Amino acid sequence: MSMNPKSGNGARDRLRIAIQKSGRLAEPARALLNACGLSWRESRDRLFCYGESLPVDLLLVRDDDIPGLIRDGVCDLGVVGRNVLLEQDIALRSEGGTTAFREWRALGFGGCRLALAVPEGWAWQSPAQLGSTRIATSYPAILRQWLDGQGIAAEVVELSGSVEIAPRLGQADAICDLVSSGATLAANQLKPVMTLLESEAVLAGPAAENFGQLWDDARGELAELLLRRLDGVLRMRHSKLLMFQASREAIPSLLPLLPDAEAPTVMQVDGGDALALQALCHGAVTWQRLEELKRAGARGLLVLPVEGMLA
Ligand SMILES: Nc1ncnc2c1ncn2[C@@H]1O[C@H](COP(=O)(O)OP(=O)(O)OP(=O)(O)O)[C@@H](O)[C@H]1O
Ligand SMILES: O=P(O)(O)OC[C@H]1O[C@H](OP(=O)(O)OP(=O)(O)O)[C@H](O)[C@@H]1O
Ligand SMILES: [Mg+2]
Repeated sequence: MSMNPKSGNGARDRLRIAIQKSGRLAEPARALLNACGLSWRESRDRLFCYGESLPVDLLLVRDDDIPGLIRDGVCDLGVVGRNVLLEQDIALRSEGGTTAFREWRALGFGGCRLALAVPEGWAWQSPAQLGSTRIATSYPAILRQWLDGQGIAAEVVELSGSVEIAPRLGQADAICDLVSSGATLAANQLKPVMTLLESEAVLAGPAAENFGQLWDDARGELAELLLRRLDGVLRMRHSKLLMFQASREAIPSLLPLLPDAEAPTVMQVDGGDALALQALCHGAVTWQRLEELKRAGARGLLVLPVEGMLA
């Protein structure tokens, strides 16, 4: 298939997004696209979902296949871990290919890191200790690039899973794998010593400056629309709308408790001295903060979730 999606699959008037069929990123990816106003008619085989609210369809696949589907123009966009995207990008380029895809947005879920870990008994000092060792990993391209950058000659042992057990089985001396809580490392008497990559789920697409360069059919505008909505959702993800009443005199002590709020709206309450305030807070609205506001004179505090914002 062609490397260029513009010529790869011909013109299409529907945008096609690949997400994980099952696994860690499957539900959050759907929920995020849902929050952008997309909905689908489920097909019986559940591998293809036809977009109903907009001409944006979903393809449900293994996450490892997503970069290749984008490169071949089978899919226009995808939701995949940065770790998978980078691994395949480096592997492609090391085979002489050019960069075929890029990260269009970081999505704020699926956080983890790709870390080097060694047996707990090792007295770790520096990466130079890895010289002449065998390192087991499912990310051989990222690891190889890092080792080369450090000038370390180590053997990379590629495994597709259960990497943490390799040192105990005598297959490797150290490992390089994804870590989130660290529980798997600890259970295998390993300790993390270096982070090679901070990862999270990303919106991946073909490498280009803008969507207009990629598609001259309806997909360009659909992708722009989706990105605008996505930015609104991501921006508002941790935001809350705070509403309360207070007397006019309490305002100077209340405002310093709202440093992360966009200019609060202040309204006169009919027939009294009280004011009603409405503030969009971008930081965490904790119980402690609500209690402080109450002590400073806020009454009838209401915290409301914000689903999106169009600036
Ligand atoms: N603790 C974790 N371990 C592994 N991946 C994690 C973790 N936390 C977040 N992730 C992210 O979730 C992505 C998908 O993880 P998952 O375990 O579902 O993949 P998988 O088993 O390769 O799934 P598939 O069946 O689609 O191939 C990872 O590539 C990574 O970006
Ligand atoms: O730091 P932790 O929270 O323990 O998470 C890290 C572990 O999670 C993943 O494995 P997963 O459970 O997906 O198993 P698999 O990769 O073998 O399918 C990853 O490959 C690590 O082994
Ligand atoms: Mg996978």
